[in-house]
Amino acid sequence: MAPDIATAAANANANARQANAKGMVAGRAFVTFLAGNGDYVKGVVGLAKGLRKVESKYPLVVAVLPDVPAEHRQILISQGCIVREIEPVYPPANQTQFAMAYYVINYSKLRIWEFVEYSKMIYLDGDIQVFHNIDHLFDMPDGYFYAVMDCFCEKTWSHSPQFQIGYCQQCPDKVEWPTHKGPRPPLYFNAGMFVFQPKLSIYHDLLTTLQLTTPTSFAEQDFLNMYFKDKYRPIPNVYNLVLAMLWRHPENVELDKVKVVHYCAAGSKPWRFTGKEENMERQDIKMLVKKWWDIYEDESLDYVNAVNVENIKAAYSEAAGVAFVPAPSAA
Ligand SMILES: O=c1ccn([C@@H]2O[C@H](COP(=O)(O)OP(=O)(O)O)[C@@H](O)[C@H]2O)c(=O)[nH]1
Ligand SMILES: OC[C@H]1O[C@H](O[C@@H]2[C@@H](O)[C@H](O)[C@@H](O)[C@H](O)[C@@H]2O)[C@H](O)[C@@H](O)[C@H]1O
Ligand SMILES: [Mn+2]
Repeated sequence: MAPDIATAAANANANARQANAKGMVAGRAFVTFLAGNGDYVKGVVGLAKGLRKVESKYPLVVAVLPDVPAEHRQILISQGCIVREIEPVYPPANQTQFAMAYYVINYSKLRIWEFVEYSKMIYLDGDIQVFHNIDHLFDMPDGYFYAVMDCFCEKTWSHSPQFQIGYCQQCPDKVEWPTHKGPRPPLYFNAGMFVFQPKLSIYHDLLTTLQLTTPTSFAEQDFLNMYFKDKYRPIPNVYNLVLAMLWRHPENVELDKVKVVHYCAAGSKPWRFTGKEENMERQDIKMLVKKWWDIYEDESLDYVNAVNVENIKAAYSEAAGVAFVPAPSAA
């Protein structure tokens, strides 16, 4: 049974104190986005547990739209998340057909630039899992927007000139960008994961600029690519494996080195995985989905258990006057 809100909030404060004791740098946090009363909350719980498993020093903030029910918010608080309600952000009214109809809600992600109590944040979609610690990304030089390059080969890109030409930035020499089409398009990132610095002046300029910008297929991802075109710095694919890379650009993937997996291919959301869609029968996909479930179902990673273990270790050390050393069998 999840603890009541007061207990969970007290736990969250204990967690923050503990993190500070671990020497975390103030003002850093991971942040994700949750909308609706559906099953994406499972993705966010999995992400919270994954970050705990890799012993990240930083908390996970969840920006929730008003339609996220109290019960889901309590689940997130009981998993040690910091829940922040945000108002939706809508693009200017337009007849654009988004690649996925629900992408229109993704513009609300832009609210995270208002979280200025944090000096630097790493945004992660709720359908992402972190399998190796990536805290070091917080130490990259300020002033840039870091993210992984996307791939244009899935049919979700069929509307684009890149797709029609057969050009992809993941293999720019395979099919050259035709010079008669003008300059090669700037590098384009996947907006499921990025390192950024919240700032009110940028936040207000983002919202103002959005109202003057015609919406396009990939909604806020296209908008963020346009807005941060000069600040964008690509980081290696290991920090956001867009699953389609496994069958579109296997030469660019070393699965055993991947730190972050993005379950964005059609049919790949682990919490609703059926294995029936195209490419979902692949062994590597099934292995990655199982890895997600292993974390999601690991009760030792639940916040209340994890904090209790930490508290027991601290209490033991205090009482025994020595550092806690697990019994050999438990090592
Ligand atoms: O019903 C929804 C749809 C999306 N999202 C959030 O919006 C993000 C972007 O959507 P999605 O990951 O499905 O897009 P994809 O990366 O698959 O294109 C998700 O990861 C969630 O964090 C959500 O909370 N509820
Ligand atoms: O709202 C637009 C979305 O655009 C991106 O998803 C796409 C993109 O990755 C394509 O390249 C893939 O082909 C496609 O499958 C995938 O859904 C982001 O992951 C998501 O967070 C969100 O910004
Ligand atoms: Mn996603």
